[in-house]
Amino acid sequence: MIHLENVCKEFDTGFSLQNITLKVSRGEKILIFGPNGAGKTTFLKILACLITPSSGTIKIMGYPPAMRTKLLGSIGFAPQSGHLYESLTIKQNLEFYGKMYSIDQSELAERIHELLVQFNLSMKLDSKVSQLSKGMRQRLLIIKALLHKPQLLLLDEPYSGLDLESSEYLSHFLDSVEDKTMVTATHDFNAEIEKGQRIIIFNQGAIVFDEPWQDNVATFKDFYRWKVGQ
Ligand SMILES: Nc1ncnc2c1ncn2[C@@H]1O[C@H](COP(=O)(O)OP(=O)(O)OP(=O)(O)O)[C@@H](O)[C@H]1O
Repeated sequence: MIHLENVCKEFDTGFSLQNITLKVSRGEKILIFGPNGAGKTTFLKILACLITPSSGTIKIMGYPPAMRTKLLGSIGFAPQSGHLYESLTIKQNLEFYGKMYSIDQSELAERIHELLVQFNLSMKLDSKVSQLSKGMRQRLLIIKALLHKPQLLLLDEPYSGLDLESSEYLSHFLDSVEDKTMVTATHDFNAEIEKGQRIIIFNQGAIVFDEPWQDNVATFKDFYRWKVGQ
């Protein structure tokens, strides 16, 4: 599904993502951890074909990112913020993105309804994005990422800003998703790790750990601290 070899990304600020090499199989669910500024978002944006690496080789579903038009219908990216039209309503935003993904009109209406009910946002259908709370925006970004039923779901701190109920709902929802490959960047140590779960830790632009977590889940936080020197 994903194959990266020696991928680097240098910014003029001095940060660089260094020699990222990994493979992700279809259906894998991966959690990405790392301190602020470690490169998690940059990594996700590279997978979402939103950033071009400075060097290295990438294949996503068999295609290089240069063929992003072939890939975009299969990738859903929920960023930390942005990517929404503030002066448009939820309905208008989702209709816009639905058209962009060429979803049939009647299917789109049904899909929007279904996702808004699932994520408890139906009552805000006609509210402008600018009037939504942070948690509601977060849920809308996830709905937007799911709208076109992508095979690859990329989530950048999806739990940030969610209240307990929304957070528990999202966690159950993501656990129940079986047909997608998921890569989730998070700072939430408690809620999500399961034994056997593949975890990648970034530190200063490099991958410092990439393995299934086989130990006791409670020990992960200490292991993480040791790995990133915090
Ligand atoms: N467009 C850009 N131009 C220049 N530097 C950038 C750009 N985007 C990110 N950076 C820098 O790259 C580094 C990694 O940022 P990134 O957002 O990937 O980190 P992160 O691990 O997602 O952090 P956080 O946990 O705070 O979200 C940071 O030093 C950031 O300032």
